[in-house]
Amino acid sequence: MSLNPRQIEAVRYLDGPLLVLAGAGSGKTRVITHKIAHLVGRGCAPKHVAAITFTNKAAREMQERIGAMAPGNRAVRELTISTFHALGVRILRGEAAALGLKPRFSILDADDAFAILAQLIGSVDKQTIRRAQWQISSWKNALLSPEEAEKQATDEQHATLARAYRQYDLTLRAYQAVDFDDLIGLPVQLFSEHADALGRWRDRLRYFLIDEYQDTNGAQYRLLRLLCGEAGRFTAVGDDDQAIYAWRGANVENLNTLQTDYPQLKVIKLEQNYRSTGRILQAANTLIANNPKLFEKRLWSELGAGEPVQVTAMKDEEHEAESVVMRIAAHRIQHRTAYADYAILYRGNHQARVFEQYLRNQRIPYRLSGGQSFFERAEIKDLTAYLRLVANVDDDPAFIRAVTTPRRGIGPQTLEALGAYAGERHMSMFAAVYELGLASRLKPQQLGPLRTFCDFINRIGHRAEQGEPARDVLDDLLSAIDYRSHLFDSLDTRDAETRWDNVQKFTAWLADKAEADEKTLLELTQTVALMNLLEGRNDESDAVSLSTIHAAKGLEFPYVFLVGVEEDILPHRESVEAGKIDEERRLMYVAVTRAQKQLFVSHCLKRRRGKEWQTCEPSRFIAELGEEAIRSGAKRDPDDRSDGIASLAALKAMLAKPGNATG
Ligand SMILES: Nc1ncnc2c1ncn2[C@@H]1O[C@H](COP(=O)(O)OP(=O)(O)OP(=O)(O)O)[C@@H](O)[C@H]1O
Ligand SMILES: [Mg+2]
Repeated sequence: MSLNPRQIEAVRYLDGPLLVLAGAGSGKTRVITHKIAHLVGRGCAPKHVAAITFTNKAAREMQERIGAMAPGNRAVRELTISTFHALGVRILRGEAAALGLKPRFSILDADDAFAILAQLIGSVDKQTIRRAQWQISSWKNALLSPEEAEKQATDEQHATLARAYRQYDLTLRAYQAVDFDDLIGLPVQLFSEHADALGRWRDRLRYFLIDEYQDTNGAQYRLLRLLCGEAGRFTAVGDDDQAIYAWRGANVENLNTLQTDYPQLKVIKLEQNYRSTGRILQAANTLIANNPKLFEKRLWSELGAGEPVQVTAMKDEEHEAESVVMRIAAHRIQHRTAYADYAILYRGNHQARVFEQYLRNQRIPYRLSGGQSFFERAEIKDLTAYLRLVANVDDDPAFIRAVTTPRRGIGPQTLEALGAYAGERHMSMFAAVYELGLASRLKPQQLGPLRTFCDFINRIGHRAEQGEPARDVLDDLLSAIDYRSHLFDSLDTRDAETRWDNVQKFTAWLADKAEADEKTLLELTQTVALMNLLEGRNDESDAVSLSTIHAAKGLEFPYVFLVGVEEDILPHRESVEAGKIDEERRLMYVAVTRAQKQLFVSHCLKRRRGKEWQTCEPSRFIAELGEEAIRSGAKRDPDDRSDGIASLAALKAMLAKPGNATG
């Protein structure tokens, strides 16, 4: 658990704000982990220390590592280690009243937000609604209120969007709900308007450590600045070459802002890379040298030159997937490694499917991240709609989903009448069900099932509130709505089985988590909403990682297969057209620097687009890796390589031998 002198300096420095600016694998995250331990070791109470990570998964890992560094220190559990969004939830829960929210507000995901906007804007194409959603999100990230957005509108289109923004926010408040952007924006608003609340939180969180600082956006920076105060009690670590979230409003300029806002800022640079062997590092350095530099950085490694980066041309996608999967299977046997030592990284989610197929064929366990998360699956969203509603009966989107899934004889006309009635009286649909006036609008056979449903939700809510074990409540909920039959009646057997299996995994996970965190089922609902952000479950089993490059940020793997490295994919065609090559190059840099021992790069010579075959060019970034670090199989027939990796046919023969079976 050693540190080099610069890292030690960064860990010990507490005289003012500190920025650690350094390339990939130089131990920035390690500085944060050690600094937390250092603060606690010097007598700072854990409850006063806050660390911000980019993903929930990174937060969990950091918590575990610190737990291992300070065994027996139970107070370590009082550390705040979370994403910006999770911190936002905590602040909002504590200060809800000041913002006119219930502590049990709902958190809407992007799909819910889309549905609300679609209703507000009316029947236009999806693209228009998506653009509106994106615009509103940008306004929120720039901390612009609907009124300000309206004032700044220069043309009619903008003014219309700004009005939609206002309507959207009003709708959210009526539902006692917030969206992901609000998790940052509302705390900023709160702290700007309520000095007492800010004082309380400044007193509670006295030192901040921020990982992946280059990807914070404007609103997150404001929140940080409010909480850290003029004195700047923080350590931020980041790498401008790894800024890959500009498309979500992140702003590398925040690195410069930091120096302007905090003239006393100390900057420490780290230069030794502890992750990758020499050739991988050389390729990464050569590549990123093509970008204009914000800050001068060098990286070197003591891990030896290692294997060359291998570049391979593949006939097509199928061939690429088969070849990569076979190579992993054979490599694992030859080197006695674990599946978890391998990662397959790609630019876009849609690229995962064919790799999944071949991994399944070979019965190789894999873990998918960055794609549709577990929590975005329909069956999980059905169940969470119930939980959201139980926690907050004013959550109309959850009400609509739950009341119609499974079908219980409540039709669209009934819901429309209910919605109109509730709208006129500015109340939630749930509350309206119990209004006497509603009886004149609905027939008894329409009203009956609504009342039955709401009574049922109330009963579940009551039991959850009494602190009944989450497992019992969930089991009873599922059997009461007969969700299993709903799945098997509406889907084919295989699909239904998978989904039912997911539901059971989810309820088991919830129940375990309720126990471990000593939280009630209702408190967990907000945690679940956050899990939608970026990632899936924490799955510890030995498995190959299939991941987008974005979702692999901050991680490392001994062997990395970077696939589909072609023009129009990486760099992405839209980015090329928009002149955003630099950000794509940083993405490539992030991908290359995930590899510890060996990097395999591949590109396809042709791809199927619809019914047609298209020829593909290798990405310009391959040439930018430099000749020296590369061994290229590109010119040879990919089936007939003599570069130490067996041909596909030989691989198959080897895997077919008894005792070498995968899985
Ligand atoms: N002083 C050190 N001695 C030995 N190993 C180290 C040292 N510092 C860091 N490492 C190891 O190097 C690897 C990379 O460290 P870390 O993940 O902290 O880098 P990073 O700068 O955060 O990378 P990234 O930019 O990709 O997030 C880790 O396996 C870490 O344990
Ligand atoms: Mg890191």
